[in-house]
Amino acid sequence: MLLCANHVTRQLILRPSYSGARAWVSRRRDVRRHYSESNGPNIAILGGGITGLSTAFYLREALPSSKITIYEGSDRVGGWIRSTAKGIGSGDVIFEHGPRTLRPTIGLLTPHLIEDLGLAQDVIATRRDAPASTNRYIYYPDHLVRMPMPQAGEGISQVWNEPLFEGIGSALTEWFVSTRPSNLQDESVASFISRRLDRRMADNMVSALLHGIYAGDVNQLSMKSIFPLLWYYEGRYGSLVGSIPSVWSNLRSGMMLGSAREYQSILDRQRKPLGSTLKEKLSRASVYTLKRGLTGLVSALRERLLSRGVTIHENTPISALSMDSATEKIEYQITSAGKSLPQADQVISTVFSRHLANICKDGSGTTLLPSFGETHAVSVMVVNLFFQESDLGMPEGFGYLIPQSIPIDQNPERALGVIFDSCATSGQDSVSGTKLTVILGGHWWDGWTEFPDEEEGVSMARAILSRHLGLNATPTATQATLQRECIPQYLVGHWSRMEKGHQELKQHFKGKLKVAGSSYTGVGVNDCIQSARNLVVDADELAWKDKTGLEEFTGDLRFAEVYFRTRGE
Ligand SMILES: C=Cc1c2[nH]c(c1C)Cc1[nH]c(c(CCC(=O)O)c1C)Cc1[nH]c(c(C)c1CCC(=O)O)Cc1[nH]c(c(C)c1C=C)C2
Repeated sequence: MLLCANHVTRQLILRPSYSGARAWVSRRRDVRRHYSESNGPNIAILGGGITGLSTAFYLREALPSSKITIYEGSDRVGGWIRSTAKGIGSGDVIFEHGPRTLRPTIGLLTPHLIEDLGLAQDVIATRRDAPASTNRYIYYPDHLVRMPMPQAGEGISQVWNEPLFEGIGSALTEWFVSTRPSNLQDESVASFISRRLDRRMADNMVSALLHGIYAGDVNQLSMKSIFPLLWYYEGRYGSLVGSIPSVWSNLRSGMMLGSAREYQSILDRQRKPLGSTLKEKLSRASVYTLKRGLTGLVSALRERLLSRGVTIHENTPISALSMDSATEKIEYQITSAGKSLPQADQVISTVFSRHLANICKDGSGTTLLPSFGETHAVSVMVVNLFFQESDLGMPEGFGYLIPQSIPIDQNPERALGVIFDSCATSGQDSVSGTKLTVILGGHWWDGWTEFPDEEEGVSMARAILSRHLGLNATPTATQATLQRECIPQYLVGHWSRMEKGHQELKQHFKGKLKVAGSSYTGVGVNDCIQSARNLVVDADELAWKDKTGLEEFTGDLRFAEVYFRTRGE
């Protein structure tokens, strides 16, 4: 996926010619408007996180006459995106309590959104050749190991000498490993890597990578949902190495398979190229953020929506949701008041899918959406620390990840990784010093009912920094935030559960209840924005009325042919 995404940014043409993507495009030709200009639908959006806000943003464009209301259960919008400024002396330092950077290569839509909201000037980009991009570390077994950068042609000697890379030689024999049985519908990432390559690679490198994205367990996360292209290649060519000739030949003709999910964002980008300010900033960037943190995106979205007539109700958790079978309108209730709200023609849920399952029940209290009731999400503690000293003797780089193979007695704090923020997002703070983030918990805390408090979180983080980096200085400012159930986990079987969820939504809500967000098609900020756009892309067409948002899970995996070079170039 990442490989595709890297090329997607350079692509010039996207040809929708692969399996479902082609079918989807031809369907779009049959455009019939189903809402008149004066009589727009009444649409309720559950959840005011980044998915809910961006859904409202794209809906407002697609259906200008619709009445859009966002219901957010907490006292603020933004979900787990939250940045705060800590005053230090005459300046301040930005602490991110959740996501902190965005990748321009994955989220093609996000830069456009940022530009549309007038935030281009606020973008701080980290260049691809900066130490924060080139120096990524994994802690194994008792020291930081820098990940070799293939494009620099380096790392061969390191690969032989570091225990972290044990098992990598299995790539040489992968071609001879028999392909998976035809009845195997999904398996864990660890099981796939062990079967095709070597268990040690799963426990070490891959588990670290998954900590950095899902804070999740390599033994439970789904190969089909997380690495769909590799899953597809094994099925199609019998082995990963066996797919190389085809991938190579595609690359030579300037094409590669990309995620069909990104299809709409690529079309949008072709229709309206980025302006020069942002294009220039992002052309050589590996990641970017905003001057005052990612909350800047949330605030700008909120302001824009309010100015365009979208109603936002904070402190308004929805406690029950059902469909009136006679009128096919959706009825919903607020927890606190227990009172009913106006009926909606369409409801778009962007809240955690298990929460949705809990509020959609029949008369006997049984959920109508059992497939969503099974979704698991991990909790993490994000500990921000700021040290006045600029040189604490730490390596320059993005930070490091801690693999699952580190025994728990060497990682009693159950840390997942450390981000060197002052290097990774340099230029954000108005005072000099060193800013770090330690992330604790994730799957290590599965089943826990009690978590460390803020003070304990900070001392655990300091213990890790002392043990791993020899850093014993006293921080000037700290903040620890427990983010409960913040990252949904796509566990083995996610694909088929989502397919069933699609059927359940159809059966009980006839498509009048739709879903988007991190519970379904990707846990990153970019994924959430993309899921919002994909959900509303055909909002003015007749077929939209019946769409659930989970259509991509029906049938086989879908990819699109992404052309990053025109023929003859
Ligand atoms: C705050 C903790 C988070 C952890 N994972 C995520 C968050 C918000 C979600 C996430 N992180 C990354 C991705 C991949 C694609 C993307 O959208 O950027 C997702 C969905 C990658 C990533 N991981 C870390 C950073 C700073 C980034 C972004 C950019 C980059 O790759 O340079 C660091 C990190 N995140 C987590 C841990 C434990 C960790 C440790 C170093 C969990």
